[in-house]
Amino acid sequence: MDDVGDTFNQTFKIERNETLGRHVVATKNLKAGESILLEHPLLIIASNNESRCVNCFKLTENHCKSCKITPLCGKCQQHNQLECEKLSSMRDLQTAELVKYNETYGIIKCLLIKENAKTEKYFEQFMEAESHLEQRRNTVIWREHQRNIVEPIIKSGFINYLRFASIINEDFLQLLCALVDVNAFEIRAPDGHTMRGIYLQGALLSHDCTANTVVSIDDYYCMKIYANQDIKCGQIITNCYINVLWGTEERRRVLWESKYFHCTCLRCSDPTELNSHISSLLCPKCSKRELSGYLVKDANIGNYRCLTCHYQKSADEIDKYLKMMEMQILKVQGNTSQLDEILTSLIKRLHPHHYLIVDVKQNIASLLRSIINDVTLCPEIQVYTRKIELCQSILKVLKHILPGISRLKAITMYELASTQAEYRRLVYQKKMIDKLELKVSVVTLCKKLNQF
Ligand SMILES: C[S@@+](CC[C@H](N)C(=O)[O-])C[C@H]1O[C@@H](n2cnc3c(N)ncnc32)[C@H](O)[C@@H]1O
Repeated sequence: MDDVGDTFNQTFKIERNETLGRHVVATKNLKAGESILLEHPLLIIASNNESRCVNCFKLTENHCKSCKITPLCGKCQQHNQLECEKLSSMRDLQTAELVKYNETYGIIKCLLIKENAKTEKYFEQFMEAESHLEQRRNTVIWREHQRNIVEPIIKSGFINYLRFASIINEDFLQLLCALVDVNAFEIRAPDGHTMRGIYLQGALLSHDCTANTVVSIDDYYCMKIYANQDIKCGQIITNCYINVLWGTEERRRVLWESKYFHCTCLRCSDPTELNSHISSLLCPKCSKRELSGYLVKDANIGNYRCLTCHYQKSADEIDKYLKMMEMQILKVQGNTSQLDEILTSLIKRLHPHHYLIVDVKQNIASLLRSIINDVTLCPEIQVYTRKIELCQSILKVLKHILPGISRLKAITMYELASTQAEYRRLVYQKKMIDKLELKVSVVTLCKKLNQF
């Protein structure tokens, strides 16, 4: 943590405007795949009220034997010595109050970063980030943090031991909670659950639903940001804060509720979502006349409207239907035949690229993967061809919403290519093709992969 920022110098500069606040602009032409930033986290915080060892990040109920506050699993013996000594020196600290509320530890850790003269500068940088404190005042999240973080910290007496105790009050602690909520990146814990990481420079990137970077975080929690397409000098460098496979309604709702802004990017402003039609429905009027029109949400009239015949359908009715189908999908997630039934019914009403259809296809593809990977099952050829078909149709949607290099596209392409290779091996084994045909099909497969 002594050296958190490892910027690839001269790739970007920080600018500020009314809409985005601080944001990042390229200071030179960047090529697709080029690294923009390499950064270590200032802080990693457990999520979902979990308690995680500060060394290995495994779930633990144990705490450091010396300071009694820092979560430390039985196997890990030590943590930051300065912090341990500082906490241990707090004679009348009500440790039970802090240990009872797991979420207090992340904020205690922030305050310890300020307390340490060596790391204080990072805390000051963190304080410059956007918090939306006033928008959060007295909201549900504010009250939750008040109960689970702010009050226990104050009650424990922790603040009295800090050299800057005089500036800390309830609002200051709420500010720290808000800074974490608005700026943290979701990262993966060793058990696959989520945790939150604070990356001071990475957090400067503004959001775009079709971002021009990819963010990857390695096993040591080092963040690497690289260009997913060519970026011109002067262009804003963006990151996508949310799941690209959500429709516009959901993306905008989550961004508003968690990051407090209305996204107006190209994808959000286009009812066809960059021609992906990921939120479009089949028009019941047009399809009867074999015109194949699509219903898209018309922000001005608040209804869904057909792009071909202008037939309108109430947004309420459609939203209720989509919610209901979403619940049904959740209920049958591990069952291929029930998912297939849902898919058949969705196909009759939704655009083939609709996010619910993609979701069901991803679910089925993942179940088929488990069957293919289980050597004891000896799956039929149809299992392979089905999975290939599913991956190909998912890729078609991804090409619209993820134009550059992307992890999701790469994973789907890997799934496709490995299944195609396995499929060819199987048909060769069954003597359905000869050596020459096998060779030709492998060459064709490589060519097709290069087209993506
Ligand atoms: C992770 S921070 C990004 C850095 C921030 N602008 C700053 O000055 O600290 C996220 C916040 O930036 C702003 N922001 C990011 N992307 C935006 C966008 N596309 N439109 C409007 N505001 C955006 C919002 O205030 C959001 O809560």
